[in-house]
Parts: sequence; structure tokens; C-alpha cells
Amino acid sequence: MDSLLRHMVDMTGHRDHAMLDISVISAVQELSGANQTRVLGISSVADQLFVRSRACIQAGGVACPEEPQDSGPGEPIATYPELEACLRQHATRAEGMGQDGLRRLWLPIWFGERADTCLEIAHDTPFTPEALYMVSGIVSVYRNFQNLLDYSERDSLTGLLNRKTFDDQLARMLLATDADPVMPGLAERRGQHGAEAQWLAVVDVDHFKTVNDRFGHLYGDEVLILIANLLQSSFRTQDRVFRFGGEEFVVLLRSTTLENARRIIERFRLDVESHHFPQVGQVTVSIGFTGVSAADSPVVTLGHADQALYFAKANGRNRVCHYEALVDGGLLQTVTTNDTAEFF
Ligand SMILES: Nc1nc2c(ncn2[C@@H]2O[C@H](COP(=O)(O)OP(=O)(O)OP(=O)(O)O)[C@@H](O)[C@H]2O)c(=O)[nH]1
Repeated sequence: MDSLLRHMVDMTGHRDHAMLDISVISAVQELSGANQTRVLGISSVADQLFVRSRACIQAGGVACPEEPQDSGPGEPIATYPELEACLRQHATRAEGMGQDGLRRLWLPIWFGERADTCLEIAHDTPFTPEALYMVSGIVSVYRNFQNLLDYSERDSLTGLLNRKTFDDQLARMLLATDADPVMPGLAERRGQHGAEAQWLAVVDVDHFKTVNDRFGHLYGDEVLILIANLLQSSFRTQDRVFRFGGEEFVVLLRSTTLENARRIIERFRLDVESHHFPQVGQVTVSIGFTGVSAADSPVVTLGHADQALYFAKANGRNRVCHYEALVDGGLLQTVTTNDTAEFF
């Protein structure tokens, strides 16, 4: 019992998803005597589900060997047929046998209709009912705590990440790409040339005040939710999408060439333009984007993308503008003083 309490205190002391993942697998691993425990992330890309290991621990508390962080969205769900069937049936657990001869128990963490996290426990003997009962209890605490973390990190209208998490996500992206500059397997980069970099785009709905004024705030809110959905389906799982408030969204695009970044962002702009918004009809967005560098503070980088966005707004709207190209073309000027930049 002491051990269980100690793990509960540890789990609920975290304010960070990554640390929470590690503490839940440590608890399950130690208390159930499993051979290996993993937290799996489940993501949807172009209506296909993919599974990726987010954290893993082996018997004796030994961390599993690191997996490459960015080898695409992960393994197709078909690699896990029992889990696939379990998700389709909205069930709370699935069991199967791995190629290594170990039994597998999968426990998806459901939030309403979605389960984007799943615990996987590998063990060589069947679980006793007591062990299963205890693991289910840990999973419930994990789910509640994830919910709480999500609540503080996400925008309540759209479910996107909120402004509060931006600086941290940006720092993580820069750190991860420093450590792992090569990302094989991404469709967008196949056959492309040019240096890969990180990009930040600011997306703003055009004439949104008119949408609210003509159709009311409820339809305005619906437009924001649909744009958030389009953002999530247009960008890759490695990218990060935020709602900064009002009708402004920010996207961090990870490791791609300028040509690809422009193409992906342009594709999203077109997706919005061609989407039929119920009652409202057509809605368009203007977008400014810029390269991200560890040398610039988040405020400076956001300022660059904002300047490109204002340029797009002032020059017809429903368009994508690249800050560096505008500066190179003499259409924007930047004067850098210390850590900040001023624009004209
Ligand atoms: N429905 C709804 N409206 C919001 C929300 N947050 C901000 N707004 C509205 O968004 C509108 C933003 O209007 P403006 O900043 O004038 O910009 P705009 O009309 O989009 O014009 P341009 O950006 O110049 O194309 C305001 O009317 C705000 O009240 C929200 O959460 N829901």
C-alpha cells in the first residue's frame, strides 16, 4: 500500500504531460511486475490511425532504448490488430500476444469519443484479478490528471493548445531539432531540396467582425471551431497548432524546407477558402510566416510573422506572405536593436 501511495503522490505532483507519462508507467511497471510498460500516442493522419511510443520502461525500472523522435507519425494501427478492434468498439481494454512471446494488455484512455493515449503492458504470466483492478485504478487517476493538465494547456472553444504553452513548445521544438536534425519518412520532403528549418505562421480570419455582426457569435464560434479542425488536419502531427485568442491562430512547423512550408501553408489557406461554412458560406484567412531561429526570442519571431500578416491584410487578404521574402524584396524593413526588432 505504501508503494501505491508513493506512486500516486508522484503522479499527481506533475504539471507536465511527459513527466506524468513517465510516472504512470513507473507505477504500473513496479506494482504489476510487468516485463515492459509503454505509453502509446495514437494520432490520426489523413483519417488513418498511427501508434507511436511516447514513454517506455522495462523490468527493474530500466528505460527502454530511445526511439527516433520524428520518424513520421509512427506505426500504422494495423500493426496492432487487437488494439485497432478495441478502439473501433470503444472498448476499455484489449489483449494479445506479441512476437516476442509476451502477452500484451492495452488500456486506451478515453476522453469522450477519442482515445489519443493508450497504456501497453507486456507480461509473461496472466494478470491476477487483483493486479488488473489496481492497474485500472491507476489508469483512472492518470486519465483524470491528464484531463486536468489538458484543461490548463488547451483553449476551451477549439481544443487547440493555448498561448500559455507556446514558449515552452517552441523551446522544445528547437531543442529536439538540434539533437535530431534528420527526419526521414516525411512525405512533404521527398524529392525536395533546400535547407530544412522550423517555421512559425500566424493565421488570422479575414473580416471576422463582419461574420459575428451578420450571423451572431454562435456562428462566429462555429467558424473558429471549423478552422481549428482544418488546421489540425492540414498540418502534421509533429507540428503544433495554437489558438492565441480571438480569431488568431499560430502554427509551429517542424523541420521542412521553405518551399514545403510555403506549400503546406498555402494548401491550408486554399482548404479554408474552399470550405463551406454552414450558414456563413465562404471564409478566408490571411497568413504571415517566418523562419524560427534559436538566436531570436519568441517575441521577435512572432513579431516577424505578425508583420508579414499585416502586409497580407493590407494587400488584399486571403493570401500567404513570407517575412524574409518581404524583407529581401524591400517591402518590409527591420531594424534590430539589442533583443528586439522594430519594423517600418
Ligand atoms: N465569435 C467569436 N468572436 C470573437 C472571439 N474572439 C474575438 N472575436 C471577435 O473577432 C473580431 C475581430 O475583429 P477585428 O480584429 O476587427 O478583425 P476582422 O474583422 O477579422 O478584420 P481583419 O482582421 O482586418 O480582416 C471582433 O469582432 C471580436 O469580437 C470568439 O471567441 N468568438
